Amino acid sequence: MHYDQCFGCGDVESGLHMRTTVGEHMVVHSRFTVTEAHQGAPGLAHGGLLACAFDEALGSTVGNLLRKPAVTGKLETDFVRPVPVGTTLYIAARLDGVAGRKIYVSAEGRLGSADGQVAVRARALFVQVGFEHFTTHGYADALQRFRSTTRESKWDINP
Ligand SMILES: CCCCCCCC/C=C\CCCCCCCC(=O)SCCNC(=O)CCNC(=O)[C@H](O)C(C)(C)COP(=O)(O)OP(=O)(O)OC[C@H]1O[C@@H](n2cnc3c(N)ncnc32)[C@H](O)[C@@H]1OP(=O)(O)O
Repeated sequence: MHYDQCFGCGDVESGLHMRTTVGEHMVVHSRFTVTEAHQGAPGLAHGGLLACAFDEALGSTVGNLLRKPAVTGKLETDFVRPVPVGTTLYIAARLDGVAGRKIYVSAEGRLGSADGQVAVRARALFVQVGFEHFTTHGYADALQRFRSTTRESKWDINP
């Protein structure tokens, strides 16, 4: 379940335009192509944008595999190789465990292909929330906005 105005996966012009697929062994695959709009140093991706891409990939993993509303409580990233403009990062994410409302996920991003060199690793704790989280803290009509723009039906399960 998602939202077309989401910076990570929505249709906003300046967004990341990420798409997610659930593959074998419950691994969730996402791709993020670094453009000139994502630069930090000349010709290189900004680390914060990469962290955002992993927040999206990991949040989508929670959404795809558990189908429960949850928000990021903690996100850790290891930047192990620079990611040049024009590179597509292939992100593979996994659900590591669930303890009550706490959901643990991790991912690694590889340069240029699914078996390329690892450039970024990330781990996150998502916390399951009720729908009132969105209506209380976000827009009061958040649920209608989710429903009217969701692209859940476009998610591919085990293609
Ligand atoms: C029709 C509607 C459907 C909606 C469905 C949506 C599905 C989504 C699907 C697809 C997603 C796509 C991708 C999205 C990607 C982007 C996601 C984001 O960017 S989310 C925005 C950024 N994050 C926030 O804004 C959170 C702000 N923080 C909070 O609201 C609260 O702090 C919250 C909810 C995280 C926790 O607050 P508490 O009061 O509910 O719960 P407490 O008791 O504090 O925590 C619960 C447990 O979690 C641990 N915890 C919480 N935060 C922690 C932290 N930072 N580090 C370690 N542990 C933490 C606590 O210690 C506690 O653990 P113990 O149960 O006691 O063992």
